[in-house]
Amino acid sequence: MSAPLLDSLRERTPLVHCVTNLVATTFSANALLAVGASPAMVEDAEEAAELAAVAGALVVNTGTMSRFRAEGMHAAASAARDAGTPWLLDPVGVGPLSLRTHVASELLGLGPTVVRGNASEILALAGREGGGRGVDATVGVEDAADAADELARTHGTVVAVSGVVDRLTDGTRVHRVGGGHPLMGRVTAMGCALGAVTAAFLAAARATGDDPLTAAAAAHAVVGASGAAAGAAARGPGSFVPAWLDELALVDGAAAAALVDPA
Ligand SMILES: Nc1ncnc2c1ncn2[C@@H]1O[C@H](COP(=O)(O)OP(=O)(O)O)[C@@H](O)[C@H]1O
Ligand SMILES: Cc1ncsc1CCOP(=O)(O)O
Ligand SMILES: [Mg+2]
Repeated sequence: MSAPLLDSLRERTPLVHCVTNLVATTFSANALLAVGASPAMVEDAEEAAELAAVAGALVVNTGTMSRFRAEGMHAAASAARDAGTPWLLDPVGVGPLSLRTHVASELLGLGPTVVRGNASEILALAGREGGGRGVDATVGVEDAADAADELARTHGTVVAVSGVVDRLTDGTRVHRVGGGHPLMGRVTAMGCALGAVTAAFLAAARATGDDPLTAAAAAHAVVGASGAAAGAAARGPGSFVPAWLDELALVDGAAAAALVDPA
């Protein structure tokens, strides 16, 4: 499914509304442009509600939380829900920090199409001990498998857990996605960019009729394939970033789809 979805995305250049964090803003916008989408970073509550209603998809990311941003997140997610705009929750840093943990739990109640995070964040969102340290995971993807399945079933959402091998579930089916490169853990906002790209695939899937699990797996495969190619070419974290953006613009959807294991 990855080839037609990526083609559809590139043909349609979907508008992806991001309420994201201060660290990830430019990198997520560049990742969206590279993959073929059109980013808009809008966080004021009034504007966020307007945009989420008409965007192709929305991503809400809790990475730099504030009460002001929380208002924009609620407004955007509520408007997306009411308008039928697919939206993705990236619960960055949830667990060790209280305001964002509370806000993410409220956002979860607004019915995200996809929840995407690292293993510690997914464990914490499910109310379990996740052991997160700041925004980084301290446990592996498979440690969060039960929590991910439970979240997916309870909230009727797709849960994507990233790590060395990503694991995605809709509560019934499980897809694992390989590829990637260790350098992806050595640059900031890589997971945030993955969330933004996944939202772009959700927008594309509205046109192709693909389900959210298929769309999310295709996005993870495209990010994994471009990460592997960029990692092979880079000297370190600094040269990895531009190489990854280049690969994201060049990646072939059909080749990337081979990374998806629909176990
Ligand atoms: N050691 C690794 N090997 C391969 N891919 C990785 C590795 N670490 C991270 N990735 C990839 O980087 C992206 C971001 O994942 P991750 O680092 O878990 O997110 P976050 O930044 O939210 O913690 C995902 O596509 C994931 O597959
Ligand atoms: C370092 C940092 N601090 C607050 S948000 C952020 C970026 C986190 O990005 P990612 O979750 O993609 O690693
Ligand atoms: Mg993250």
